[in-house]
Amino acid sequence: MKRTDYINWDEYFMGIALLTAMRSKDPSSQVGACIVSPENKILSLGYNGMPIGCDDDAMPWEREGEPLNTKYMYVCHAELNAILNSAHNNLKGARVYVTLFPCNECTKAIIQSGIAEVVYYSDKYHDTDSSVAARFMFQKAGVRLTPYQPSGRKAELEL
Ligand SMILES: Nc1nc(=O)n([C@H]2C[C@H](O)[C@@H](COP(=O)(O)O)O2)cc1CO
Ligand SMILES: [Zn+2]
Repeated sequence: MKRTDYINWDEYFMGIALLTAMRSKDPSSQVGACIVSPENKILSLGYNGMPIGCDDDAMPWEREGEPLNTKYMYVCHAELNAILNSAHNNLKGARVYVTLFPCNECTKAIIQSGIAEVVYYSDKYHDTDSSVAARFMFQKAGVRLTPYQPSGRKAELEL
């Protein structure tokens, strides 16, 4: 008889998004994104980080201060990285599993790439203008927004 305690698709893909986020150098928010085809094949992964060639140790990671000295001017978001990393894949009808609800800028890229559903874990910036604008665009574009329902299952990896 087959095993019955295997992880389901949502746990699997959100788990991979969470593991991918662990690559982030950001001291405050580590974000991961996992794009999946309608056939449940992984098409791309991304996490928030500095652009290629921009030395992590030479870039600012501050949240506050003079804008040019904050990370916000430079960091590439997990969702955008996942979309850009999938240049040779068609994302039409795909789902993206994100550990944090997308910002308005990534929302534009998600919509333009043809992604049809966003499954999100944290929504800690729900009341910001960026999140409000993101929801407005997703709704207009018919992109489904699905809050991830944590299963409570703990996954321990010996790495
Ligand atoms: N959906 C998102 N995906 C992301 O990759 N990010 C990144 C940008 C920053 O590196 C970090 C947010 O930093 P903080 O404001 O929580 O210290 O997460 C942020 C959001 C929030 O909209
Ligand atoms: Zn973003």
